[in-house]
Amino acid sequence: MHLCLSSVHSPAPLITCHASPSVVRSRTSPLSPPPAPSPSPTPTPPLPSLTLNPSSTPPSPIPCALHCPHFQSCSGCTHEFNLHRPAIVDEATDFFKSVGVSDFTFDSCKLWEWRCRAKLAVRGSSANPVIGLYEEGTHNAVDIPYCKAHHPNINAAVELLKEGIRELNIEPYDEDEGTADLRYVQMAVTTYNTSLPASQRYRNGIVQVSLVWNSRNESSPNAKKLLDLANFLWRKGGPRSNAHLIHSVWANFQTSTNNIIFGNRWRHLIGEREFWENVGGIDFSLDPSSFGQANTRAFNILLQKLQKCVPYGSSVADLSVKCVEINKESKLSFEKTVDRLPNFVDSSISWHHADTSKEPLSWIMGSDVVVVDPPRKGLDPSLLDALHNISSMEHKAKSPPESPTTKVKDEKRPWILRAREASVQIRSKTTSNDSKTLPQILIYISCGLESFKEDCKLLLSRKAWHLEKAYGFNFFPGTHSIEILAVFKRNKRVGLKKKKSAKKKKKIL
Ligand SMILES: C[S@@+](CC[C@H](N)C(=O)[O-])C[C@H]1O[C@@H](n2cnc3c(N)ncnc32)[C@H](O)[C@@H]1O
Repeated sequence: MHLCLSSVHSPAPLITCHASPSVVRSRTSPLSPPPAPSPSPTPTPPLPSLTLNPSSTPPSPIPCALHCPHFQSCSGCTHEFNLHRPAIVDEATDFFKSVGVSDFTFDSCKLWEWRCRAKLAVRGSSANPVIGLYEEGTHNAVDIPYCKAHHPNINAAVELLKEGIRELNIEPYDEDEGTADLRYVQMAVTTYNTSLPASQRYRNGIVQVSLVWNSRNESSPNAKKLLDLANFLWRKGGPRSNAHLIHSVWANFQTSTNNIIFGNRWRHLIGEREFWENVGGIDFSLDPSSFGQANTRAFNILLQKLQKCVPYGSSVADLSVKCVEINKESKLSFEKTVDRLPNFVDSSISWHHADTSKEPLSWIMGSDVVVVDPPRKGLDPSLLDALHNISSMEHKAKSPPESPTTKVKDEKRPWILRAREASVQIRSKTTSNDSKTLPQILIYISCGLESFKEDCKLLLSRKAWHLEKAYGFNFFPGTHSIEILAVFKRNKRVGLKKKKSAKKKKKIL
């Protein structure tokens, strides 16, 4: 969960689709992270040795429809029509109306070729590799050439990878036996290329390829094949090739037989080590192991809205940003990102390796604005509990403080001590953090409407907060998921009777 504030410029173009057939053909069970999309407005760059089934790009009589030949088999997209406005937007509109926000808006962006980050299973055989998502409800991987959701260079890099697998006799993973070489691949596109005009950067994005290799490390018997494959990708797709589409190649070593995609060991193999993107008006660095938004264009639009929700004035003039993250690998990316912040950003910025479900108050107190962006399952009950009971903290904060952040010397709890050791404090020009400050604004970013509704009802139930604004964004066209940005403001203190644990309440709601 991140706590952060961002400054944002340069609006991205919005796509609006007006013709919307009433037909809705959707599969019943929406799947996790979603792909989608269709006829691209600009030509797709040539793909390496791909045979295209002509029926995969029919002329489209229905605007905003998916038109994907893989729709029935691939689990990525769950909705074929009305990509610009999935039916869930009506559900969200009704919900927000019921909690007092009648002007919920929904922004769309790219409907096709929006996915800049994909994790794909590698199965089949070395002669006939299959790289794609699972068929719904199974572990059968489905080939998805010309996926309509992927950035075109992800599709091109997948085809190049298949060529390498065939040429070098790489064995795709056998899930039943737990044997062979290549298990998964993660493809992440960076569109950061300041030598190109801004209008050409997206289309010319290049791909960081992370190969999930079935060995403990780089000295295992099949490691030579891994290096050969990395070199093949670089030779055929690197900056000196005809079609420059590869940014870099990494290896992740994973031998576990569970369903977890990545192991803990990463190695940079070839190409640029640093991966930069520009979103929300700032350059940020991203490690292959870190969470990254798949739809960077739509995220940019969300950040523009978010910026407007953070009040300028006393609390923001001395911007204090506290980023809390459970994944310790993201520390380096954080440091690089902060190094590139423009000098006019006068701020105290810190990064903390911590689990916000433990001692959540220590992360909430001392900030005017709290931004939470939890995984799809929603906020951890203990953090929710702390936010929910915030009014009862007010009188404690006013009396001589016993807040967690003030008990620095006496602290004995190992996880807090570990978190402190792992923290980075950067550019503390202004030390504005008053550990007694309680947040006045809570900005909640959510990719799971169901869990958000539960958390929202709980936050509103004790009248510590009210919901002021809510926006929706089309982060996952072709699926039943949208991204929500909700702004809560803290109410003046109310009676503190009837304390009830959020954990218990969450179960009831
Ligand atoms: C949906 S992502 C959002 C990340 C960030 N806001 C962004 O847009 O790139 C959720 C993040 O929360 C982190 N996370 C999950 N559980 C956490 C916890 N208990 N404490 C701290 N961070 C957590 C994950 O590692 C992940 O980076």
